[in-house]
Amino acid sequence: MTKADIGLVGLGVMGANLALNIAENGYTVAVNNRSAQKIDDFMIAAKLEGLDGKVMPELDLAAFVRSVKRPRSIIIMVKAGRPVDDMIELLLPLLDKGDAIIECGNSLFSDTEQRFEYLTPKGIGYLGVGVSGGAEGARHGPSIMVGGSREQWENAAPVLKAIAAKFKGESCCAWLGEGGAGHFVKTIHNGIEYGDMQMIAEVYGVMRDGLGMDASACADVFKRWNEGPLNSYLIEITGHVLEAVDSESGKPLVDLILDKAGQKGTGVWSAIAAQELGVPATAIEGAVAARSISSRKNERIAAEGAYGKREGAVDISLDDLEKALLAGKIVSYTQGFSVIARKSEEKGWGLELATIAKIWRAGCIIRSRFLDQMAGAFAGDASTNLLMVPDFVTLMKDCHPALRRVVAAGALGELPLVCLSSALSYFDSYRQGRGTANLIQGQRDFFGSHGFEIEGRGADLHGDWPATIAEAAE
Ligand SMILES: NC(=O)C1=CN([C@@H]2O[C@H](COP(=O)(O)OP(=O)(O)OC[C@H]3O[C@@H](n4cnc5c(N)ncnc54)[C@H](OP(=O)(O)O)[C@@H]3O)[C@@H](O)[C@H]2O)C=CC1
Ligand SMILES: O=C(CO)[C@H](O)[C@H](O)COP(=O)(O)O
Repeated sequence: MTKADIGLVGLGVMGANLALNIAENGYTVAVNNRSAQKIDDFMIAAKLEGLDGKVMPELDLAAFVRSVKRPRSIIIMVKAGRPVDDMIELLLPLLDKGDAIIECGNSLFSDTEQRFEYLTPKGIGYLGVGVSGGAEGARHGPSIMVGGSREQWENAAPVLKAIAAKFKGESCCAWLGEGGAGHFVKTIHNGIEYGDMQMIAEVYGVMRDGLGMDASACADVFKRWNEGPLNSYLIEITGHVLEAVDSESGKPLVDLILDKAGQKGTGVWSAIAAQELGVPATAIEGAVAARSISSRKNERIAAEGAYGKREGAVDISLDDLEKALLAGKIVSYTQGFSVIARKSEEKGWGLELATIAKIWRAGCIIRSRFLDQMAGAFAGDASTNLLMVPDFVTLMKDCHPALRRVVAAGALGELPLVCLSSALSYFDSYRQGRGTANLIQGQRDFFGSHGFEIEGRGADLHGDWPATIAEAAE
């Protein structure tokens, strides 16, 4: 019997599309799914696309594994977390030494590292791979962030590079580093995605509630912006989401969708990673917090009752909103890349920021014109903080006054701008040669003898503070 070049288990949104993508690229792919219905649905889709000759469906997991060429490469594309571990346990007795698992879900990087440690002594290779691009990307070319051993990467590279998106002919798939590097980078990609989406939503809020624009007028603005420096997948789909009309009511669909954002974990993981590393990532943190606030709909309604409903127009131009979004994005990407750089130092991954920016230029959810500029900036100096790259200094100088006006208008107009205002505060803190932490150091020393530094006099100095508050008050 002919054997498949590769196996894929998990025919959900991503797995089914990845399998079709693999088949379209000339590889024979064996497929399996826990529930039979998804296999049937998948085969109908494969037939419709004329790809059924390249796919081998197997409901029985053992038969599925046997149908793949040895040494086997098995892609797991199931729900992240426990299902991945369960699937590994099911596969383990069916695999032979030298076979490899390529796990492509949104896994926590430390889980990936544990799975790697668990499988390596058993002679099973393991790659932790971040895939971005949603259903369309998975089908026609996602961005693929690979972590794990170089040897395993070399085995998997031909298929992964072939199915990835291409930017000017270059594959948007790269081996980034050992262990959990691929999944860590994918996590921060998603954190940046959260920031982009939240800042877009905040700007939409200013248009809707502060400028009185309807969904269709907002859609036109996003479409126009997509022709300029903000050109990106998320700006493009925002235009489409805003112009969609609900067929039942004839109203803009966006006006009917409940204002509660879901989240599956990668944004929170990004914020935790940033905090643990001591790298400020206020835009990502703000975006995660904003989703959490959004989910508390009943509390928000009650608070609106207590404080009164905001109303009235704000005085801000669409040009300022466009530039504010650009400035916020620059800050957010600066923070995201700084988190990646710091984690790479800690783990000794040797991550190349230019490579990461390059493989995000096409296929993934955060793809944008802007990333090509960033790839260029990082190629010039791997340790660069984007806010200090001359091209970005020029851009920020041009855009931050607009961000300031938008945040000020939002504050006075009672419009929430959690992410944009966090980005602005970060920028203002970052560029402030003399900050206010001297006072914090004084307070810390006052109550806990934690010490402070005075230039020219040394560190770990102490103030001659009164011993008690009562004494201080005398
Ligand atoms: N959707 C997206 O845009 C993206 C998703 N991802 C990530 O890819 C992964 C898959 O996502 P997606 O395709 O959207 O998910 P779906 O919800 O569409 O599909 C989930 C798949 O996981 C399987 N599954 C769930 N639990 C188990 C289990 N315990 N044992 C075996 N199989 C199980 C399901 O099988 P069954 O049919 O039997 O329920 C199904 O095939 C996730 O990690 C997700 O975070 C990554 C990038 C983008
Ligand atoms: O990885 C993705 C895109 O890159 C997924 O779409 C992910 O599910 C998005 O995260 P969340 O569901 O938390 O919004």
